[in-house]
Amino acid sequence: MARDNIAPALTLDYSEWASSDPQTKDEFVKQLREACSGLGFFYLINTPLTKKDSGASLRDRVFDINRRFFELPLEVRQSIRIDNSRHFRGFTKFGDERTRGNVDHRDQIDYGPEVEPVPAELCEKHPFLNLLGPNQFMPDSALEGHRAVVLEYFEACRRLSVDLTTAIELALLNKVDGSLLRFLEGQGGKEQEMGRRPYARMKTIRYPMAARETVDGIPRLKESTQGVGAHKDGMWITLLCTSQHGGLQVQSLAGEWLDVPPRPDAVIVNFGQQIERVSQGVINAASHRVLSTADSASAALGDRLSVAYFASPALNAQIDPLPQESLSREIIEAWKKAREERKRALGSEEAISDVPKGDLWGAEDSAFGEQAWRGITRSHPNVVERWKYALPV
Ligand SMILES: O=C(O)CCC(=O)C(=O)O
Ligand SMILES: [Fe+2]
Repeated sequence: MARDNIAPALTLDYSEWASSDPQTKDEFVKQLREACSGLGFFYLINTPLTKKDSGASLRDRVFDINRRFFELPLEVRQSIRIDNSRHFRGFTKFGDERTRGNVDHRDQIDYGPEVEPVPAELCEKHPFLNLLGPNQFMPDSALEGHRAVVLEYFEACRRLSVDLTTAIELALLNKVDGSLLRFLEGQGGKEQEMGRRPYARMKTIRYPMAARETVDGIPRLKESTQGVGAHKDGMWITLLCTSQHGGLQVQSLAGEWLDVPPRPDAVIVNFGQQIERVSQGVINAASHRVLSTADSASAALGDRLSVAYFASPALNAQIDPLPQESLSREIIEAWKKAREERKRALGSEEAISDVPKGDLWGAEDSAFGEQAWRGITRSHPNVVERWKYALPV
């Protein structure tokens, strides 16, 4: 594939942010500011996920779980099917997921924070609080380490996303006062009504090779190359690790699809729609997709695997845009420059995207949970039906 089909992306070094030297830290923040003004994603190296202390990294271990899960027979995997769970956790089989009405050629397990369910009286008032509760894991006898490794990876991602949010605050704002972190931790918003309800989602995903005619006995749509269709992540920031397959693409502001090459040493960080909203659009949520094509390079590698952790605002948070005067001069300048360049190149200030702007932005004065509920009930109608949830209006 031609070199100029590769998406421009910065590589940031997390060890600079973790450094005790203020100048090194500052350098990281400067680069992050630049990344915030780009297409909406960057590579991050030297994180706790990829560190190899003694043998396999946490990323390697979670990929091993992902691979071994999909080696189990379908009926064994179905023992943790997602519609067993009123909290929308568990396995979705091949062909059961859609993006904008079209079938995604992938299957996956969904996870969230491992917590007690919220009392029924509160869930009756705010159905989205049903999103909180326990996960489904395979017993160790069927998939050794499933629970332990996934929970360890989930927690490492949670910490990393909190830490990155502090760095984003420095990159974005005049003054660092925890005003971004409060969205994740649930201070303020609808805290009085429902308490602080921190949240996140994670998926361990498989994209079966496109050369296969059926997966688990379910036919592939021959004419479709949709691994996952064009979308912007609905939450805060996403930490994505992929196997060595191509297929991930991001859309340029001119609407062109560009490749995001896999990197075993890096985590891909995507900005989501809620941080886009909070930053008044200064940060662009990356419009992206995964192609599942039958090229020979991919076929030699077998099924594509990925693990995505979606850091999220708390369910009780209210996603109000920050006042413009709180944004730093540097970030506004960088944003204006990008806008001018776009105007020169495209004759328009608006980015061209296959995903409508504000796809998952909430109404004013609503809790973020309303949006999370809208998104998830749309993706998993089988869970809605099984648990007789009323669909949001
Ligand atoms: O699997 C990937 O590389 C990307 C997955 C993704 O974009 C998503 O699940 O939101
Ligand atoms: Fe995504």
